[in-house]
Amino acid sequence: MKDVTKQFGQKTAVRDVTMKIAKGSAVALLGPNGAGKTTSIAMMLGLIRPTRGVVTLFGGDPLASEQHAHIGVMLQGVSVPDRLTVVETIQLFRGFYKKPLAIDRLLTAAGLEEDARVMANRLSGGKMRRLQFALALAGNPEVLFLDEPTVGMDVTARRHFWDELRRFIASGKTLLLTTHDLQEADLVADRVIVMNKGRIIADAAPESIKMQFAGRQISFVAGVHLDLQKLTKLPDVIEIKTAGRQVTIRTNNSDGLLRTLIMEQWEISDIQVTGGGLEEAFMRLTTETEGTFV
Ligand SMILES: Nc1ncnc2c1ncn2[C@@H]1O[C@H](COP(=O)(O)OP(=O)(O)OP(=O)(O)O)[C@@H](O)[C@H]1O
Repeated sequence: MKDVTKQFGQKTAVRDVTMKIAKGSAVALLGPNGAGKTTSIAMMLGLIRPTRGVVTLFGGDPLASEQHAHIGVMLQGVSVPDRLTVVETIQLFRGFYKKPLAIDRLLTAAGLEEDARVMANRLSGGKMRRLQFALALAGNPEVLFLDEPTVGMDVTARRHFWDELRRFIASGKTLLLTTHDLQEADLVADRVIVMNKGRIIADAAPESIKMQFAGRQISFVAGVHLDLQKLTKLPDVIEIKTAGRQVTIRTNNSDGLLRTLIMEQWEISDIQVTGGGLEEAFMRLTTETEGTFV
């Protein structure tokens, strides 16, 4: 996408967005509701046209049908054809492609082996999502576009789904997904793009986003005489949270702060140092920061 803006009447859904997704990368497109993620994907697929700017897919027009043989797509709110079983639906989609994946492989990828003969439109929400994943994989695509794929899936189905996705990425293929499951996004993505109000506000490896925005946490149990006011004044302390005697400090210099706490013989025990997660970084980025990190 190059300098892409999309307006729906007065509403600007995507504002001056530029991003290039390289072959073999696994990108998580994150952002709060209404950030412009689905609109961006729809433009990448040629389903809607940008108001301004240029979108290309495999270097060409996203609408060109030859591009579609190499992509798999899972969108939100899409239904499947009526009066077909799960296996018939998958067969139908396999028929659209020159070199489809084997039916058994697709049933396994979706974890729907036992539901093969069930009518597709009777599936539960989570299983319907799994069927749509099988349909996205049917043509053995080079690129997968998945818009909130795990909505409705239970814990086991999610785990199976992320395992399948990791296998897909490990084979050198390209993934672009949107999700609100930040823990999992962190595990599969090698690049995270965060959108807010139609703009890209961060674009980096998950590690560097976490480092920059989540920082680190030192937590410990405070002794009865520990002076919290004095603790707030120590260098490198960004924020302190307490729950009873349990204290958690957010810091960008955990080594330095830990050294200070020990050298100055602060009354603390059960010390733990942890890295902040993507969720914390995401919250900070989308609610607190005005600037961008690209
Ligand atoms: N067809 C449309 N007509 C008018 N406004 C639209 C249309 N499609 C999207 N919008 C608006 O554009 C903005 C971006 O929507 P979009 O669906 O891209 O967000 P999103 O990041 O995918 O959100 P979510 O996480 O809720 O799926 C929202 O304010 C939405 O209401």
